[in-house]
Amino acid sequence: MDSDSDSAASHVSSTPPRIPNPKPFPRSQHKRKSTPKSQPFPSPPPSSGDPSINSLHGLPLKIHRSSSSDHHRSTSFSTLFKARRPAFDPSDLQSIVDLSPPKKPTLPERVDPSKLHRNWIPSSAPPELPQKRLRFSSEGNFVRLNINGYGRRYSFKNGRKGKKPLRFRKRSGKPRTKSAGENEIEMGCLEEEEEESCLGDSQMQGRSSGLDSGRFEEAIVAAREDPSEVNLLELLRLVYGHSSFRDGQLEAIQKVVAGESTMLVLPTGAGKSLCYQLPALILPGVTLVVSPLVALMVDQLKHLPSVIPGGLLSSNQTNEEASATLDKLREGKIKVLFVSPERFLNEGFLSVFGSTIISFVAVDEAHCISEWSHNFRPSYLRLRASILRAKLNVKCMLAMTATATSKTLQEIMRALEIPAVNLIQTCQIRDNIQLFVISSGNRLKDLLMLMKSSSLVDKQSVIIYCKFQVETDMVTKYLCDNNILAKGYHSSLPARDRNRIQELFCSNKIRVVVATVAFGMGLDKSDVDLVIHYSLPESLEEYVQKTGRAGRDGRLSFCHLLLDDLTYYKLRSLLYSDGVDEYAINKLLCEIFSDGIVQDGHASSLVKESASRKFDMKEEVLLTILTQLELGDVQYLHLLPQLNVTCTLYFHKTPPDLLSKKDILIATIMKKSETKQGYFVFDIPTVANTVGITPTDLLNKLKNLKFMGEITYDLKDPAFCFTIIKVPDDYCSLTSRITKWLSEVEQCKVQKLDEMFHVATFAAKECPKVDGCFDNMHTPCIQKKILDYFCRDANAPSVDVFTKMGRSSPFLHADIKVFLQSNSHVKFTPRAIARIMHGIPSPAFPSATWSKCHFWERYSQIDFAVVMKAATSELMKFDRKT
Ligand SMILES: Nc1ncnc2c1ncn2[C@@H]1O[C@H](COP(=O)(O)OP(=O)(O)OP(=O)(O)O)[C@@H](O)[C@H]1O
Repeated sequence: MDSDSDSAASHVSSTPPRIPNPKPFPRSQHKRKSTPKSQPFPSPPPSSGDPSINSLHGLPLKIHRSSSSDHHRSTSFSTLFKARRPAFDPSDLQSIVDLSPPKKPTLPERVDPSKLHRNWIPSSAPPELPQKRLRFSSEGNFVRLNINGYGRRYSFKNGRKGKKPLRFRKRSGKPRTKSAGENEIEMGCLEEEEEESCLGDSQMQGRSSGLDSGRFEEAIVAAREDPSEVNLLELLRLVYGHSSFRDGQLEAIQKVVAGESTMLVLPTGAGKSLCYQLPALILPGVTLVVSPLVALMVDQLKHLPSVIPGGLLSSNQTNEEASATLDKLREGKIKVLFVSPERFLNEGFLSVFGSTIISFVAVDEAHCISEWSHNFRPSYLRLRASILRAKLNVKCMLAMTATATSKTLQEIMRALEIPAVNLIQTCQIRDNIQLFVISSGNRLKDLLMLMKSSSLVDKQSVIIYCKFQVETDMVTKYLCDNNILAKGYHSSLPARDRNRIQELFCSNKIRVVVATVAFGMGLDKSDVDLVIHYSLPESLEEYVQKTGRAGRDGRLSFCHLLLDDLTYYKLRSLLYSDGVDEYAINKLLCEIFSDGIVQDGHASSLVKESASRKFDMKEEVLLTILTQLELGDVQYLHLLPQLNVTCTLYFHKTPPDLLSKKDILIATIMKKSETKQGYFVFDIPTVANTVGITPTDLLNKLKNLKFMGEITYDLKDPAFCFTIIKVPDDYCSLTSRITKWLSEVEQCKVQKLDEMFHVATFAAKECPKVDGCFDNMHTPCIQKKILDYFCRDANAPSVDVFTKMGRSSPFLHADIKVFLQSNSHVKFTPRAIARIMHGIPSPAFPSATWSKCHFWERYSQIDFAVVMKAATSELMKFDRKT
C-alpha cells in the first residue's frame, strides 16, 4: 500500500533555524584543503550548510448564542444543537454573556430565505441584495484603506499604559526580499514544515490604513477602559470597517480584554481571528499566537490589519530573519507574534521576552492539544497554563477551534485552565452547506458525472479533496482528459507552484483544484461553492473542516462525498501505522535511561532515523513518548531543542593543534572525535557534556569560530535531545502505562474513522429520507449525526460503531505460518506481521522491501486486531519449533 498520503507523510520539525551556507574558501585555502588524508587539513566536501487548572467543574458545556432574528426555524441545525447540549440553562447564559440585540442578516443572492439557516454567518455586505456574485473578491471583508502600502503604522511600546499620545510612523515601502512562501501543510498531522521562504516580518502584512489617528487612539483608550459593546463596535468599525460582531465574537473579546481565559468554538470562516486581534490591539504588551503551520502563520500575518504590527518566528527562518523579528520585538514594534508550539521547547526563545509583558496567549487550532482530537500534536502538550504561567508569566489564554468534541474540549480546557463558564460555542457546521453522499462503485466515473451534471456544471470555484498525492495527480489528469480544466495541489509540489495555484484559484483564474488536505488551511476564499470529497475523510472533524472551505460568504454551497468501501479499508489500515508494542516501549525506555543515573545538565540524544528503525516507531511517536515522559504525572526528562548531533569539522586558518591550545572546546573536540577520511567527526552532546555546556551553546561557539574564518562544519543526524530528571523506579509499570495510553489514542482514531464511515454509509444506504433528505442530498440526517457526535457527553463510554471489517478468515493462520517459514531469518513482532498483512509500511519494514512480499496487504479487510492475534499465536508456535 502506498503511504503517500499527505497526512501520512508528516514529520515534526523543530530543527534549529537554518543559517546561511558557509562562504566559499579563499583559493589558497582550497589548495590546502585538498591535502591527502594524512594531512591535517583535508578538504571538506561541498558544504551543505548548517541545517541547523482551575479544575473543570465538569462540562455540561455552556452555549453562547446571540439571539438573532433569523434564529427561529425549528428545523435548523442550530436548534438541534441547542436542544442536544446537556443541561443548558438560559439563565446561565444570561449571566455569562451579553445577549446582543437581534441582528438582521443580509440576504445574499441566490439564497432562498426559507433555506437560510439559523447560524448563517452574515458577511459584512451592504444591506442591499447584490445583483451578481462578485468574482475577484477573495480578500475577505477587510477595508482596503491604502492600496499602495504607504499607510500609517501604529507603533507600540511594550507594557505601555496610560493615555500618552501614541506615535505614528510611516510604513517603510521597502520591497520584500522574499515572497511569503506557501509551505507544505498536512492537516492530517499538523506541523510546522519546510517552507521556501518565510518572512518573520510585519512587511508581510497586507493592509495598511488611512485611519484618523486621533479617533483611533481615543477608541483604543475607550475600549481599554471600558470594553463595552459600544466602544468595541467603534474600534471594529475603525479598524476593519465591519458594522457588527458575529456570533460569539463580542463575548470572546470582552472576556479576553477582562483577562479571563476563554475557549472559543466557532465554525470555519466565522471570524475567530478577530477575537485575538482586537484584544491584542487594546491590551498593553505583546500577544503570542500559537499556530501549528507556517502557512497558517504567514496567512494570518498577511491578514493582520496594519495598525496591529505583527511578526513571526518559525523554526525554518534564517538566523537573520529570526533576529530581525526579535529586534522588533525588543523595540516594541511587534504587537502580535505568531509562533509555533515547538518554540516553547526553547529556553532561548522564552528568555527573549525578559520584562516584556505578554497580554495573552492565543492558541489557534487548539484541538491539537488533545490526544482525543483528530489532529493531536505532541508539541502542543507543552501548552499548559502552568508552564505558560511559570515561564512567561501569562495569565490569560484564548483557545480557538472550529472542530472539537466535548471530550476534546474538556482536555483543552483542563490543560489551559479555562473555567467551564468561559466556553463560548456555536454550531461547528454552517447551515448554508448542502451535504450529499454518493455510494460509488467507480469514483472516477462518478466524479466526472457529478462535475458534468446540470446542477454543478456552473459552479465557479471547486475543490476536490483526495487523500493521497497519487490520487490528486490521477484525478487531475482524468478531469483534464475529459475537458474539465483542473490543477493538482499537494505538498510535494514546489512551494512556488503551490503559491501560484492558490493565488490563481483565489483570483478565480483556476476553477477546479484537486488537492490533498494540504490545500485549504489558511485559505480564506469566501466564494468556494462546491467541495467534493473524492476520498472519505478520516473523521467527522476533518469532514466538517473541509466542507467548511465552502460557502464562507454565507451563500448556499454544496458538498459531495464519494463513498466507497476500499478507501475505508485502506484508511483504516493506515491508522495502525503509529501503534507500538509494550516490548518496543520497554526497549526504548531502557535506551533513554541507559545511564541509570541523573547527571545535572547532562545532555542525551536519540538520533531520529536510527532510533525509529531500531524500535520500529515513527519519529512522531518517539516524540510523543518523550513529551509524555516530560509532561506526564512524573517528570522524567526535560526536552531540549532538536539538533543535528553529528558534526564534521574542517579547519581553515589555524592548524588544529595550535587552535586546540588556544581553545578548550577545540581541544575537547579533538579528544572526543573520530577521524573519518581525515576529518574530525564528533557527537555534539558528548562534547558539550565534557565541556560542561549545553549542545546549543556548543553550536553557538562553533558559529563564532566559523564567523572568524577558523572553521566550517557540516551537521547531520537530526536527533531528539534531552536531559534526564529522574530515572523510573519501575520500568514495567511505566511501560504499560505508556502502551495503554498510546493504544487508547490509536483506538480513538480508528473509532473516528468508523463513525465517519458509519455516517456516510447511513446517508447513502440506510437513510429513510423522512426529515427532508432526498436523492443523494442528506443535509438533515448528516447534520443530526454530526451534532450527536460533537455533543456527546465527554465522559460517556465510547460508542461501538458497527465496523465493516472482517472478523475472521479461514486462511489467515495458514498464511501467517507460510510467511514466517519463508522469512525465518527475520525477527518479527506480531504487530510487524499484522502490518505487512495489512500493507502498512513501518520504519523497520519499509514498503520498498516488503511490498514485494506475497502477503503484503492481503488481509487489509480483516480487522487489524484479529490479524495481530493470529500473528501472536503463530509466532509463538513458530518460536517453539525453532
Ligand atoms: N464581524 C465581522 N463582520 C464581517 N466580516 C467578518 C467579521 N469577522 C470576521 N469577518 C471576516 O470573516 C472572514 C473569516 O474570518 P477568519 O479567517 O477569522 O475565520 P476563522 O474562524 O479563523 O476561519 P478558519 O477556522 O477557517 O480559519 C474574514 O474574511 C474576516 O474578514
